[in-house]
Amino acid sequence: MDTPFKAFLIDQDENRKVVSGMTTLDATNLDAGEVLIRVHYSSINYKDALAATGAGKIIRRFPCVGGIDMSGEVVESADARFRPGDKVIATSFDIGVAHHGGYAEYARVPAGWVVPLPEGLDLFESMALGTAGFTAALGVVRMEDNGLAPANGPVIVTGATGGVGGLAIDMLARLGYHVVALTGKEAESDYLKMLGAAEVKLRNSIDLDKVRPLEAGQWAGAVDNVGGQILHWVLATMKQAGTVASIGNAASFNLNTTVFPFILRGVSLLGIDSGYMGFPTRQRVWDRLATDLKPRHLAAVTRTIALDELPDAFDAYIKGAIKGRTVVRIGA
Ligand SMILES: CCC(=O)SCCNC(=O)CCNC(=O)[C@H](O)C(C)(C)COP(=O)(O)OP(=O)(O)OC[C@H]1O[C@@H](n2cnc3c(N)ncnc32)[C@H](O)[C@@H]1OP(=O)(O)O
Ligand SMILES: NC(=O)c1ccc[n+]([C@@H]2O[C@H](COP(=O)([O-])OP(=O)(O)OC[C@H]3O[C@@H](n4cnc5c(N)ncnc54)[C@H](O)[C@@H]3O)[C@@H](O)[C@H]2O)c1
Repeated sequence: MDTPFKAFLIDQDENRKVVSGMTTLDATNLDAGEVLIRVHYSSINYKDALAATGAGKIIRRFPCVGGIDMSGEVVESADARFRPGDKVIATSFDIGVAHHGGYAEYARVPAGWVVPLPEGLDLFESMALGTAGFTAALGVVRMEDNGLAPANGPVIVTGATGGVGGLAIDMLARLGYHVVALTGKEAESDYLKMLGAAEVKLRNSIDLDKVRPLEAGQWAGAVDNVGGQILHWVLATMKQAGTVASIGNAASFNLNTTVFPFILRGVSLLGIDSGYMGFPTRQRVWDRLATDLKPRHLAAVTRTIALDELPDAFDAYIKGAIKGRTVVRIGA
């Protein structure tokens, strides 16, 4: 690994403003870790866009190669669990936040952050899923563990056209749930139905300023990617013993609500953190992503860009103008 390699680096200027762009690194720039990976693919998540643009306080060590996801082949390993040539996935923990991430041709990471590629997924598919797919699946698994089943009633997915949202719709529909997609993008109704939504509900059909503490109960489950007033409305419209997976903050990180859904309907609000999920659960979720949760429309939700195209790719995420998933082709 003596040759210089391309990377997308996020740094701060002298005024502590976030600056980012393509650069060239070499082996001396790699972070500590037991496993050296030749990265084949990465992906773009909302968090990557917050990090690269500085729109969110994501990076905790400057400079940092962006990209919270990577898949590729092991080049060297000082850990007996991995050998050169093994196909692996590495996401979460400090990757792309406080440890050089997946937007580079090479990355060195601790072995504990690496998951063997499960049978049933290839390296491209694993990044079409990426943290978005892992988190959607984790949300489904956590809701199931809390008693959610298709017979309980409909499941609503907010931020439906995004990466987590679209993949959650696909997974839930595959499992037999009646899925309702909540979106502000009427023009994407056919797309959401193609993914498996039984119904598409438009955000402007809800008067978010006039939500009562409890509204008629409609949903047995909910995957919330947006937070704020929408999460308040979701909580107020849950059925008895309903389960909400709180995943995102695309609209707001605030939550102004009441205790009534919890104490009068027994609603559970589950916090979903993909970042620090330990190995047994991490492996279990990836195994399900490769089997019964594997989205049926993964190719249809995914576009691919080259590493050099990254600098222009993030703004659309910040503007909420993105649909589906973006895979970044690196060394494949
Ligand atoms: C894929 C996962 C996702 O997409 S999650 C969604 C994207 N993430 C975000 O939007 C969060 C962005 N972060 C922020 O806005 C800020 O860091 C927030 C959370 C508001 C805290 O900022 P601030 O009030 O300035 O305080 P701080 O940075 O000193 O942190 C306070 C204590 O909290 C901790 N903290 C911070 N970030 C994380 C994190 N990601 N996971 C776990 N802990 C975190 C800090 O270490 C700090 O704790 P301590 O005081 O050092 O003990
Ligand atoms: N908890 C976790 O571990 C975890 C993991 C992955 C993603 N997330 C979070 O989940 C959310 C979705 O992530 P993603 O990668 O799918 O993002 P994305 O950019 O692909 O999708 C975001 C979705 O939210 C919608 N949206 C944006 N602004 C909105 C607004 N103001 N009101 C309503 N909807 C709005 C967009 O139209 C889009 O449908 C993000 O907030 C992300 O930070 C959390």
